Amino acid sequence: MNDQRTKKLFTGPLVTEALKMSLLKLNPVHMIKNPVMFVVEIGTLIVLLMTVFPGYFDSQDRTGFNLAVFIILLFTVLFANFAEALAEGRGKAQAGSLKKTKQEIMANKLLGDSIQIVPSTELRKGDIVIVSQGEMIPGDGEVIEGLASVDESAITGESAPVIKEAGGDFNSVTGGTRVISDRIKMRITSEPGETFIDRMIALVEGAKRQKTPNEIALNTLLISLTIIFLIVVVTLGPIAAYVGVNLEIPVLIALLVCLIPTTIGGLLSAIGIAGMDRVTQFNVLAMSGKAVEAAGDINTMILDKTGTITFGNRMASEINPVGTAGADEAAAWAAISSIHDETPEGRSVLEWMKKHDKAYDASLGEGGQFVPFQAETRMSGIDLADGRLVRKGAVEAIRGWVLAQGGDIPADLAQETERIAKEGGTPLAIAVDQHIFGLIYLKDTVKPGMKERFDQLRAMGIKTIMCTGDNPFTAATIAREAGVDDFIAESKPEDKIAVIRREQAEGKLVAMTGDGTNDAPALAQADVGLAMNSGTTAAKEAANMVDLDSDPSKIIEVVSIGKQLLMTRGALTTFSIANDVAKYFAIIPAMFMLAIPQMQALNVMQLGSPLSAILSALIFNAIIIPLLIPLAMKGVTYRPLSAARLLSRNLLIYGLGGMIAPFIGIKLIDMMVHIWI
Ligand SMILES: Nc1ncnc2c1ncn2[C@@H]1O[C@H](COP(=O)(O)OP(=O)(O)OP(=O)(O)O)[C@@H](O)[C@H]1O
Ligand SMILES: [K+]
Ligand SMILES: [Mg+2]
Repeated sequence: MNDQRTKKLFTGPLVTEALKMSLLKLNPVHMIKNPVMFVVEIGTLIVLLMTVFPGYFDSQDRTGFNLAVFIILLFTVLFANFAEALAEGRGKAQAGSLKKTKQEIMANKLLGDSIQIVPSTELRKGDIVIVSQGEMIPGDGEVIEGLASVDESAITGESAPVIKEAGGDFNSVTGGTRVISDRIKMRITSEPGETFIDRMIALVEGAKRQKTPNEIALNTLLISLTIIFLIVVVTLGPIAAYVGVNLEIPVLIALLVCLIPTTIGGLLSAIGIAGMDRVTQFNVLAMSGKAVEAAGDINTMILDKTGTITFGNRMASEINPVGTAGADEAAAWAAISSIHDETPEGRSVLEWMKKHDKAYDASLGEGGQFVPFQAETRMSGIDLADGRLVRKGAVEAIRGWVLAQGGDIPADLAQETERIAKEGGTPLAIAVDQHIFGLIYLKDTVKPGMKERFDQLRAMGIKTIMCTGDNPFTAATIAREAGVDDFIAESKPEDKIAVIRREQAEGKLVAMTGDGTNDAPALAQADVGLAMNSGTTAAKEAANMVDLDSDPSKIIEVVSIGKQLLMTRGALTTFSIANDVAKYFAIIPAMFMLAIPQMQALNVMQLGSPLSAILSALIFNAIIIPLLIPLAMKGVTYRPLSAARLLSRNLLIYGLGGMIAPFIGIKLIDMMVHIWI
């Protein structure tokens, strides 16, 4: 689907379909949703009636002129419909390619000890299925046993396989992707019709598109302007008649259409749809247009350390004794504490043992009670059958646990911990009852290019805060290496929410990226929550955006697109309203010259004739819509600048440009139109 995403703005089939849709959208039931263009449509109908039944309206015989006005008005409406249809069409094309991945898959459902082959559509939440090498994953779910490499290119467009494994933050799998090695047991987590791909299709098809708050506010402004101009124009006729000037209805309608904000009114919906579309092109799924818009206003960004700023596969690289413990003894207890620890950290300890040919008595774990890792306690381990308690975990957590039992802390623990942490590693202490035996050195690397990206964010005026469960030394090292503005160490899940709430209470909009189940509450609390596709189902469900490439720094692109969306809307509104000035100078003098030919002095723009002046203004008003479609769809160019500088820059380009362009445009059109009139 990636080739679909990068396709050009206007392709043959897309344009044909959009042309057809522009006609269908003339249906008043649809038009009324866009009040500005609805007013234009009504005007079009009135002029049509006057053209077809000229005598009935007792107007002068201007059938040719009226016909021309009718045609231009009709095209004005069609152009607006075309813009919207084109934007929608691009979304539908994406949905089409997604639907291809959503085929019927046969699943090996586990029923007790036997396997039953059922179609994927019959799978329900909670069902357990086995997927082996070469098979498609029949639905969204979590790996509960085993490890496999999975080809997710159907949804991410990324061909490199990803490892999915039970436990930890890499256990979620998506229906429609393929297992390319090994075999997993998984639990289905979504009902039919509610899978990730189903939701993606609904989203890109725009089925659930709702107007965003900013869009509603702008719409209200546009409607108010339309009503004001409607009143002005409707009262103008009688007032002019009172002083003996006869203004004709088609001329008044032309005036009205030129004055109401048709440019932005016609492009507004396309701008919104295209904004969502651009996010999708970056392989990010936004669950609502509102989220994309909020991204444009973000002040603060909260990032998880492990897996977000770093690669996140924390691997044991050293196991060292502390105090009086021996090296083998420390390693053995590290291994025993990890026997049932399915997290990448836990498994890496056992791998380290194998790699270094270290032996340990695994039978010690038999009959013991496994204590899974919890972000809350920051420990994991096992309660042995003989009563001994084995733990590994964050050094502070283990210290507290040992002291609570009346144990002693080895003298060299602090120094050794600091060494590991200052190198950016994560130290895990190993303890049995009240004795600390050693330290595991978990290594992780900062993703490349992070510093540049955080610099960009700073230029946009966005503050970055790294939140980690790790100790302050590790946090400080990684924070420095990655170049974040601030960090919070030893944070528990509720601390992340607290930071977000604190920022929000100051009136700031907060974005957060994360992948773990413990990130889910914070992802939900944030204004923009970007979950990694590699993350857990809980994280993806709580977030309002999912990055299919699992690249948390993608939040920068999302923010740029959000800003671009807001700016595009603002720029085109400014342009649309600034346009009015020139149209005043073209149309109002023409109207009065038509009634009182002696008022030739009013013709400041030196237009050919009153009728050609009106038609020229109307033609300019119509063709500016298709001319701006590329800008509406691609968005105005965004540069990381402060809000104030962006505003003044845009006012200059779109405000001044919007005032000057129509003078030139109308003059040029008039020169051509005047040849006939
Ligand atoms: N399997 C494990 N067993 C014991 N302790 C662990 C395990 N995994 C992590 N820890 C400890 O718990 C701390 C918190 O881990 P967690 O993954 O919850 O961090 P976090 O809040 O997600 O932040 P980040 O992922 O950015 O480090 C880690 O810094 C580490 O000290
Ligand atoms: K207009
Ligand atoms: Mg984490």
